Amino acid sequence: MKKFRVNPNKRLEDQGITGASAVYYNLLEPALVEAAVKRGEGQIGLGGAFLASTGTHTGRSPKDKFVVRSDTVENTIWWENNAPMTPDAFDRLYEDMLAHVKGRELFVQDLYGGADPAHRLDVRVVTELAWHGLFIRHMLRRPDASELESFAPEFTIINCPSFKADPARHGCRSETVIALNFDRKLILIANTAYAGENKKSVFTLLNYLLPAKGIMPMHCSANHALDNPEDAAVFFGLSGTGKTTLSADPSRILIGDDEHGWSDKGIFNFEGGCYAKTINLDAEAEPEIYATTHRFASVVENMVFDPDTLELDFTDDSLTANTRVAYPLDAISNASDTSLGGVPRNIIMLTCDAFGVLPPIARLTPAQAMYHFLSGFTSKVAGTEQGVTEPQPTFSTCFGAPFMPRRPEVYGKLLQQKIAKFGAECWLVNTGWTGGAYGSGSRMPIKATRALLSAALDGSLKTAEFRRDPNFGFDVPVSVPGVADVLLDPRRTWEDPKAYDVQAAKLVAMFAENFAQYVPFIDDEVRQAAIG
Ligand SMILES: Nc1ncnc2c1ncn2[C@@H]1O[C@H](COP(=O)(O)OP(=O)(O)O)[C@@H](O)[C@H]1O
Ligand SMILES: C=C(OP(=O)(O)O)C(=O)O
Ligand SMILES: [Mn+2]
Repeated sequence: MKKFRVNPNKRLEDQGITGASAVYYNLLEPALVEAAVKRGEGQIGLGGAFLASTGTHTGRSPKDKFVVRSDTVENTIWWENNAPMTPDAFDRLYEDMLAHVKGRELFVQDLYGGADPAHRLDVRVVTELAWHGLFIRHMLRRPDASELESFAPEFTIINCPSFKADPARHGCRSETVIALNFDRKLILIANTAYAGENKKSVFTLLNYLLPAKGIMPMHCSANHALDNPEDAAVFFGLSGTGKTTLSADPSRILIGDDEHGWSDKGIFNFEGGCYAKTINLDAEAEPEIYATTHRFASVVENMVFDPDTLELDFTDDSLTANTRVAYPLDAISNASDTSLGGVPRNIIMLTCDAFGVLPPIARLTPAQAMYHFLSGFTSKVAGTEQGVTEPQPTFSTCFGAPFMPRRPEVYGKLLQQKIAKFGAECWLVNTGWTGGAYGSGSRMPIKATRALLSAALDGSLKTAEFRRDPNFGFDVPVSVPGVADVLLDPRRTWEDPKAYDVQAAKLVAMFAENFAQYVPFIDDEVRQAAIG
């Protein structure tokens, strides 16, 4: 007997969305590809991937993201980091978007955010674009047909790229808007077709909801040892620091590449797919990710291709440096089939230091880990945010400030408690510049980063000889097999060591200045670990 692919009591009309010319519920991948092609949203590429381009918005628009300010969230949202919108402005936006979608086709995907059934969020994603439905179906977790019949969405996202917001009427900044309303349990996205907004919206929701349940939400990738899910590692990092690249390690099992939760049972992926950058992707260095760009129904975003041969150009950044491919986790042969792991034995904090000051790896005490987690020093790389065209040093607290609705110390305290309870080893890894700052030095060789991570994760690095870094006070290994000794001492990689000292002193001062905001919220141990 054919099963319904939607809960008959939860059709869009029940949610107040009426007048669409057609509503397609929970189409499978082939039907979504077909619909996207038929609607002229893009075309099929080699191997059956769907090739989409997003026009003016090829990265996230963090400045256009808003949270509706009301009594219920007044004391829980970090307003200095989340732009407020009034409930009335949101309601007008909602009403205008509902009027706009009348007569249009809509695609509905009912999905889970969270691989642990005890902590997952049931989200309904309503999209104007069929390929956005395909994208989010890859990225989140797909209920089976029987689960769909009783699926009750807790939050709904409505994403309508053809709708232009009006700042005067909708209380936003431009025609583009991403508005979160925790009272109405609704997210509205307009005037951007960048697919990443969909997944990062769900992440923002979970970052709000899970701390209330004692779960630490993390902007990190994760993997575990072959044959041992209890030997898990997480890799925190802002966009471009290497979460996706470094978690896809052929000698380990991939749990996920971007968003995870840490409960007392262990870690769980929020998602069911990956969203990898394809710029300069090397088929030999990353064969599995490369293969997904030629896989049926993968979503290839903003890549330039030859119109005659459909050959993808991995080096072409003329649309954006943020070219992407989205695919379900099972496209990767060494991916976990549960998306779960034990409590992390190793916590890696990835930073992309464009100043070329930080060492390629350092061991952190729990207090130092807290200091670096709250600081979140890194560089924004070209492309993932609108307007960023070269590495831009930044302090992005929790290694993901744009996605954190609560105050940083909420996440900091949770992480601190979990590290104290379970005793993870913590490491800071610089995947950014060596031999000088951006412009004179070069990006850290991936091979070296991988060798250092292998040594950290297999436990061999613990017994290495360490030196104390004079600027930051953490311990840095002196020698690691497979890595040139000189690379481990950034000062020696600079042509002019004095220039290194000047740059290091500047960076220390930047850290100290930035950290002042957290001093009232930390304990003595972290205060002692603070530098400067
Ligand atoms: N040492 C390094 N470690 C990790 N990534 C590196 C390194 N050097 C260069 N890269 C490049 O930096 C980018 C990291 O991006 P990605 O793994 O997608 O990061 P994230 O998932 O954190 O956004 C990739 O394009 C990768 O090839
Ligand atoms: C999708 C994103 O994440 P990341 O670059 O970390 O993969 C993003 O920041 O838009
Ligand atoms: Mn990534």
